Amino acid sequence: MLKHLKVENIRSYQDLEIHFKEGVTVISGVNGSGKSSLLEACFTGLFGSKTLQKDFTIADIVRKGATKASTVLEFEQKGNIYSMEQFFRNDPESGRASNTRSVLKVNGQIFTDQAKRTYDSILSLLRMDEEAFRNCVYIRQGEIDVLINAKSTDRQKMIDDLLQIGKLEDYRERAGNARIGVGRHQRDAERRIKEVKSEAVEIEGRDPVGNLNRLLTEAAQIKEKHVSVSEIRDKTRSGIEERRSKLGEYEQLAIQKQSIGAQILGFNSKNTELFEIIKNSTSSIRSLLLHVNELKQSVSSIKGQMGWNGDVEQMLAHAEEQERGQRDKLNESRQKKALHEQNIENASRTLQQLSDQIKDINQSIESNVKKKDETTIQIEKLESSLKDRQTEKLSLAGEIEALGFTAKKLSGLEDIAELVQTQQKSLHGDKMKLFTRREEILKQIEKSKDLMSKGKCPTCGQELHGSTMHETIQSDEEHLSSLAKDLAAISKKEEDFVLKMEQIKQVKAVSKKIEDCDNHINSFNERIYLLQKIREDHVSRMEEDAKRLNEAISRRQEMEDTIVQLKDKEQLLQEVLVFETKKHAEAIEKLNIAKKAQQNLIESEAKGKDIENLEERIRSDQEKIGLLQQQIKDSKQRLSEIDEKMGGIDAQSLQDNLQKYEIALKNIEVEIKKLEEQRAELMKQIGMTEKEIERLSHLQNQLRSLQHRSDFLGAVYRDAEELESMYIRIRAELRSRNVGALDALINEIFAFMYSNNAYSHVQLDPEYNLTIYGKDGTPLEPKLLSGGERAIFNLVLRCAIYRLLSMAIGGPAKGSSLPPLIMDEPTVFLDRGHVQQLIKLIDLMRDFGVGQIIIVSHDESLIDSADHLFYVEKDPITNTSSITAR
Ligand SMILES: Nc1ncnc2c1ncn2[C@@H]1O[C@H](COP(=O)(O)OP(=O)(O)OP(=O)(O)O)[C@@H](O)[C@H]1O
Ligand SMILES: [Zn+2]
Repeated sequence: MLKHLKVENIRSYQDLEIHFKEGVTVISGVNGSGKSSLLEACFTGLFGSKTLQKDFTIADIVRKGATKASTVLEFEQKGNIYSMEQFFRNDPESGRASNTRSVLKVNGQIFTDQAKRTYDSILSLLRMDEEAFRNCVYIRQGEIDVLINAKSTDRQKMIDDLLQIGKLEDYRERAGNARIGVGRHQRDAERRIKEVKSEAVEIEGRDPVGNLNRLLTEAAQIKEKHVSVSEIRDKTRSGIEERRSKLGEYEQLAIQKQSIGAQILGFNSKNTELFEIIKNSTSSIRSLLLHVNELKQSVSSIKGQMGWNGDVEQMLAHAEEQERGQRDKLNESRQKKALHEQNIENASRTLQQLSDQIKDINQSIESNVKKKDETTIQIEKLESSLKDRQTEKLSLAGEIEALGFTAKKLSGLEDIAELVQTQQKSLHGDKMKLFTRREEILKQIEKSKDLMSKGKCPTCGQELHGSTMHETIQSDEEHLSSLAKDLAAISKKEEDFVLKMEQIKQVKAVSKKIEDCDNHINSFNERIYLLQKIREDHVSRMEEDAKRLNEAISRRQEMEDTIVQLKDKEQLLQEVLVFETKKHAEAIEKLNIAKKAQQNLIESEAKGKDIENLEERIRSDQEKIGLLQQQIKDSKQRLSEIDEKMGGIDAQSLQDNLQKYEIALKNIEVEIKKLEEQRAELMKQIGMTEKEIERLSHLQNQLRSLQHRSDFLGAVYRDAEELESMYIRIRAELRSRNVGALDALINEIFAFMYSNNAYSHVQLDPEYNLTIYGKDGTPLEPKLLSGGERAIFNLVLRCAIYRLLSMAIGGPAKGSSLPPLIMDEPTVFLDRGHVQQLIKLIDLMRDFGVGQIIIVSHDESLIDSADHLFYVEKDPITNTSSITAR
């Protein structure tokens, strides 16, 4: 029984909570308000995404725009409260959604939260999957005639499943599969037995045991033969060894003999060589003695030449000393001369410097004279300009006096101009006043004249007396002429002032010129003063230069005298130097001769030493010759000993014997090899035969066990066959029982529900084909019925199935034993009368144990007969459904 549904963001619901109760619940509301969505939420709440069909996805169930959704459906079964919670996540942008979590709780405790497990648990709890749920519990909108329209095999499967007969078919299938599997194994075993048997027979046909015995005897014989031949081979080998060692000894002696002979040859050639060397040395000594004599004579002749009686060394030392003294003298006179030359050079340089200096001073004097003259010319020019300006100034002062100003009065010129201007302004004001006054009087006169012509006052109409009016005009005219005089006087004054201003302007211009002249005069005076200073400077420099020039000239004279003296002395020094050079050359000559004598002496001593060495060499070579002759004698002695030994060995016959032995050994070895090959071949054959025997016994073992297996599999096969047929039998039995019962129930309920009078009865045959019979006995297939009739039959069929279920469970009374019945718009095709019958049918179903019936409908009479009523509405603006209990 459904207890409670809580929904968040499913289809048109944002959040919804509804408590279901026992009895008949009707859910009503206008089209599109969210009634079906409520039932679908229950369905999806139970089975999750398995309830989606065709092109419906999870994203379609989740409310548009929502990112997550959930359903919690609580139901009761056999006293336990179960709660199925499904959670969904949705990405509105990508349109991807998924069922992220399914939790099943039992009495508030989490039983499992793993999707596959919750689904399996629901299946085993309800004993139906989503398919069976749709066929039995939940009549979806528009699926009212699903059951009767189904193919008979589908119907059969469905009803079998509901009544749990389907299980038997599963078991039968399992037993059948087992039987087929076992059969396959048994056939395999038989085939193996056949193969093993044929192989064993083949091996036995080759008599492997007899073969093995024969091969073993043969092998023993060959082994014996091998031993005896090996002995002969060993003897032959030692014979060969013996002869080879004798021959080796002989060869060794021959080699020794050869090497001694070679040694003796070597000794002899060395001997000859030594004799030759001695000869050469003797002739060298002779020529050396001749040379020594010559050298000694040369030395004594040099001594005579030098007049020296003593030692040669002392003679050399004396010559060296003489040369050194002479050289010192020469150097001294050279230095003196160099110093003197230096002095002359210095003096000439000084002389040159003085000449340069005189030239410079002369130039300086010349340039100063020139500059002085230039300056004088400039001064003269400036003085003449100055005179011009002064005369100009004088004439300008005259001009000013002519204009009536003195040069002293000029400083107040500005004040005077200002005064004149103010007076001019005030005069102008007076003139303007006089003008207005004249205008007024003129107007007055005109007015008076006008009145006079009219004769009376325009305001009061009084007669005018000509005399007063005349008087007035006359006095006004007098006034006018005096005004004209005043005006003429003012104009005269104004003219005077204009003249005066003109004069002042002229004076100003002239005085500006005078100022310019003064400025020029001042600047000329300044420049003349400066130039005079410069000219003085030039003159004083010229005086200085003249003084310096005199000094330099007297010093140059002095220097020229000094140089003449120095040159005289230089001549003298040159003569001394020539003399000393000659004397030094003589000393060097003598020294060289002395050196030559010394060299000759050293050379003759060295030659004496060479002679001694050569004599020593000759003595040692003679000794070596003696030694060599002794060695030659010894070697000859050893040669004769070896000849004696070699005479005792017959090499030729030894060689012949050795050859014979070697040929024999080769033959023996060939024979041994052959024997070994034969033995190896035999061993191989023995091995193969043993393997064959082994294989045979293995095959016999295998055969025994295969036989056992085949027997066992045969027994299992027969058992499975038996089991399979048993399941078929039981199912057929149960089904025929169900079909009978269902047929009876369908007819019973059909009679109860159907109120027209067209059909007599319904028939359900063992293949679950439904046939409807007319009153006249004509059979009709269900698909030929009208829409309404099909709806009625469907309800009848479902009702019958519920009945049968309730009987299977244990009869009526227990309200909670049967699942609820949920119908979406069942009355669509029904006429009024049949809606009434549906109401009765619902009562009937309640009677036999359907505890909860939930119907979506807007049929008035159904609403009236409801135990509980809900009304669903959808806010058209927010597209959100809500539910209210009535
Ligand atoms: N994923 C969704 N998100 C938002 N709204 C949805 C979604 N799917 C469907 N709807 C809306 O849910 C509304 C309710 O549909 P439902 O089928 O429940 O109506 P109903 O009350 O059964 O109407 P009828 O009487 O016509 O069968 C629809 O009008 C539709 O606009
Ligand atoms: Zn008047």
